[in-house]
Amino acid sequence: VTLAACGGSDSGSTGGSKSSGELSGTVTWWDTSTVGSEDKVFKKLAEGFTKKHPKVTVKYVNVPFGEAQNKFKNAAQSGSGAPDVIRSEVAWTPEFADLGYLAPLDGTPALKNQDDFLAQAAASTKYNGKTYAVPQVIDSMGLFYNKKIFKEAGVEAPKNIAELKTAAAKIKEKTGKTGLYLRGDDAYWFLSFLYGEGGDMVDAENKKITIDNEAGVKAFKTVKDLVDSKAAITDATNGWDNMQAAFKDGKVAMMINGPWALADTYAGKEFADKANLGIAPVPAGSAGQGAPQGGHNLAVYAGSKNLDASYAFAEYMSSAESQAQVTKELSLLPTRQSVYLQSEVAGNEKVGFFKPAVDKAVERPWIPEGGSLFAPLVTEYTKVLTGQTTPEQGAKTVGDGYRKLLKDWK
Ligand SMILES: C[C@H]1O[C@H](O[C@H]2[C@H](O)[C@@H](O)[C@@H](O[C@H]3[C@H](O)[C@@H](O)[C@@H](O[C@H]4[C@H](O)[C@@H](O)[C@@H](O)O[C@@H]4CO)O[C@@H]3CO)O[C@@H]2CO)[C@H](O)[C@H](O)[C@@H]1N[C@H]1C[C@@H](CO)[C@H](O)[C@@H](O)[C@@H]1O
Repeated sequence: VTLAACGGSDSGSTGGSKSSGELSGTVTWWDTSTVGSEDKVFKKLAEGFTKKHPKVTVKYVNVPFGEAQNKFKNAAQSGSGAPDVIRSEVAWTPEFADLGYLAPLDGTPALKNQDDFLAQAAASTKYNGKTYAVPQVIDSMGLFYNKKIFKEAGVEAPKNIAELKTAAAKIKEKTGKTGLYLRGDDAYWFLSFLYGEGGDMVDAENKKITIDNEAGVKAFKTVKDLVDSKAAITDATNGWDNMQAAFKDGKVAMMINGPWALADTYAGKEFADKANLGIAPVPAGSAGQGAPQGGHNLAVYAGSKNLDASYAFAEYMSSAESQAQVTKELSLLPTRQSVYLQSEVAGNEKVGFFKPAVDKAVERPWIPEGGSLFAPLVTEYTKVLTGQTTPEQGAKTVGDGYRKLLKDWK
């Protein structure tokens, strides 16, 4: 029996808010935002819900991004401990929906003004003709750079891999610092290079595995060369902390990252003067330029005992007003067209950079297995970067892993 059936049956039970129409009861929300930079903004926003609905208690729980997906699946499967609302990363959403763990939102207050959502942000909330979440933030990646180091070395933001290597060599020669920190323990950081060679993980439309085609092998060669040529440094583990530390301390001139890194980056001594941070499109490869699309949605657990308050909470947290507040405090990207038109958002320099990057970001397949493509990829990506396997062998191993995951795909 899928949970959705159970969820539907007891939605009118205790904790609901049938009688007076006034919402009541508790809404537990699992937030995955970064502790120490993003979480306090989202917690404050969530607690603001009770100002509008005094009889509702919001229980804010921060669950680390790396743990939340499985924690939610386990809780939903066992039928105990799942939150009413979860911050569901774009790739988790189709998977949770396919498992029946999410309440369809069609026809509920959660989807008020749904036409205002960016099409590419809404795409990851749709599954089998229904809508299972509301988009909260959308993101892509850019080349973050330290303007002071660039000036000292006399370099400009590189537009392609060749310019990236030239700039890195000049930075090394003139300042002794390394050009790029390339995160090596998270395959999301490989995608811009894969797209740059005209490759992709899969071709979902034609149910084909493409990671091990010529473009895929070329992308692995490109990233390996960046490290071997000393244009970039990398780590096999603890990549986020090492990348942020290296960039914030001015040990490297560049890193590839997204809007979610801004709050933490600005806390670094090199960027106490925010003007010292430059952001450019990720360098193009031999076949073109492209960065991945990421982001997070808000989804309602199918077994929630308080669906009405949960629908209202999801709508409130992704409302134009809430999104404008989050952009103001964290420079994260809204998912509503109308919010980009607000003067304060339109004047936000980092939004001004990332919105065009999002508009041309390479969309991923919103299939239940979409998120599972990263684990097999990161293993080989890290091994290629650290010389433990060749680009050819690495690509082939990932392709074989994908063919096991996506049975009838070629
Ligand atoms: C491996 C994972 O592969 C995929 O994830 C992709 C993801 O699909 C890509 O989109 C991309 O995500 C961007 C993201 O879009 C971007 O916004 C940002 O997120 C910020 C937040 O902004 C910031 O607020 C804060 O939250 O912090 C967030 C993170 O910084 O950066 C993300 C990229 O980091 O890249 C992900 C790959 O990392 C799978 O989906 C799984 O997640 C899988 N992990 C599972 C693995 C299981 C055991 O195998 C383990 O048991 C399970 O529990 C683990 O879940």
